[in-house]
Amino acid sequence: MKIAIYGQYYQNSTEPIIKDIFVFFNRNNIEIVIESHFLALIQEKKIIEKEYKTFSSHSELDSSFDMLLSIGGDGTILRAATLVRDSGIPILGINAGRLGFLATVQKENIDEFLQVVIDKKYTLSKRTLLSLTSAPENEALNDINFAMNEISVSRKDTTSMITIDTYLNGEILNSYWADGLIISTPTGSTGYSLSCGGPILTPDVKSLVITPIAPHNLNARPLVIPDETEIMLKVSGREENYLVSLDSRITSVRNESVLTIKKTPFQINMVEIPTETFLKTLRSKLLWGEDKRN
Ligand SMILES: NC(=O)c1ccc[n+]([C@@H]2O[C@H](COP(=O)([O-])OP(=O)(O)OC[C@H]3O[C@@H](n4cnc5c(N)ncnc54)[C@H](O)[C@@H]3O)[C@@H](O)[C@H]2O)c1
Ligand SMILES: Nc1ncnc2c1ncn2[C@@H]1O[C@H](COP(=O)(O)OP(=O)(O)OP(=O)(O)O)[C@@H](O)[C@H]1O
Repeated sequence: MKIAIYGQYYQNSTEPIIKDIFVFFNRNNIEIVIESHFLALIQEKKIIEKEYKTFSSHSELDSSFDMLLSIGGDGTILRAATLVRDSGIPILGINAGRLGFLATVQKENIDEFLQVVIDKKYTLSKRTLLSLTSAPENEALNDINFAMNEISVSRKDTTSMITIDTYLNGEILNSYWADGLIISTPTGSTGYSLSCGGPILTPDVKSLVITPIAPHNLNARPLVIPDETEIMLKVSGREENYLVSLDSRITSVRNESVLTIKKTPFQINMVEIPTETFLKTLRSKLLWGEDKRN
């Protein structure tokens, strides 16, 4: 078995996590390949002495890899998705972060979960992604042109709202007058979209959510649409530019550009451990069922 390891940060809490993982994998003769920046961080702290192979870009993650282990929070998993891209390599998140909604393995019982991995007793949860094209073309969108959580447009350098003309498969839906608009995947439905009043979708649902950010048309509500829909946006406002985000990445786009958002032809495989299901995560991390009165 060959496993890629990726992380973005080093903190004191990283040491026991790294040690647990490396001891477990070395004991079980698993080949480890570490992302070069992350390896430099942990070597600097002298946590590991052995020499390890490294990778530094998505092009080095080929079909010989069985899995990518992401050590961090949700932001780290979103970055990990930009490394595996359309390779199909499953991602398993070890939560060294704060909420870690997408990172299923808690740092307290790493051994137990890694045993499930090497025994191949996990399932894959296929995640829908969104891609964006802009006319005229925007160079910043050429390289990593997909999002696992959401694509959003929002106002830039102003408190003034923007107007977002929105078309679904060529038919006008609405002109939102708002701070912005979020097009969310089922995975992203527990992120930014949820904070703006959007519904939660289970990850396997074949839908997308369109959620306005603070709309001044008070009757505009989050809308669930089929994930085959082609969404077209045209933004206008007082400033010349507005912001477009794809998960944690952001770029500036000129007004009147035409943005087209579609489902990507590939999906990201997230590793799901039988005891750590999406429904359990809703209860444990979004505190469903917690009520001080009972
Ligand atoms: N007001 C908001 O809720 C808000 C605003 C901006 C971005 N976000 C989310 O943050 C993501 C980018 O992450 P970042 O690390 O760069 O920003 P960040 O550091 O501001 O973290 C945002 C928070 O959102 C949580 N989060 C991210 N994806 C999630 C998901 N699918 N389900 C549940 N929680 C999730 C993270 O755990 C983190 O606590 C965006 O894709 C967006 O979904 C949320
Ligand atoms: N490898 C790591 N070791 C220790 N702590 C980490 C590591 N990676 C991330 N963290 C901690 O988690 C925080 C958040 O990490 P990250 O950016 O991956 O997630 P996030 O998007 O903020 O989501 P979350 O709220 O789930 O942590 C970091 O600021 C850091 O405190």
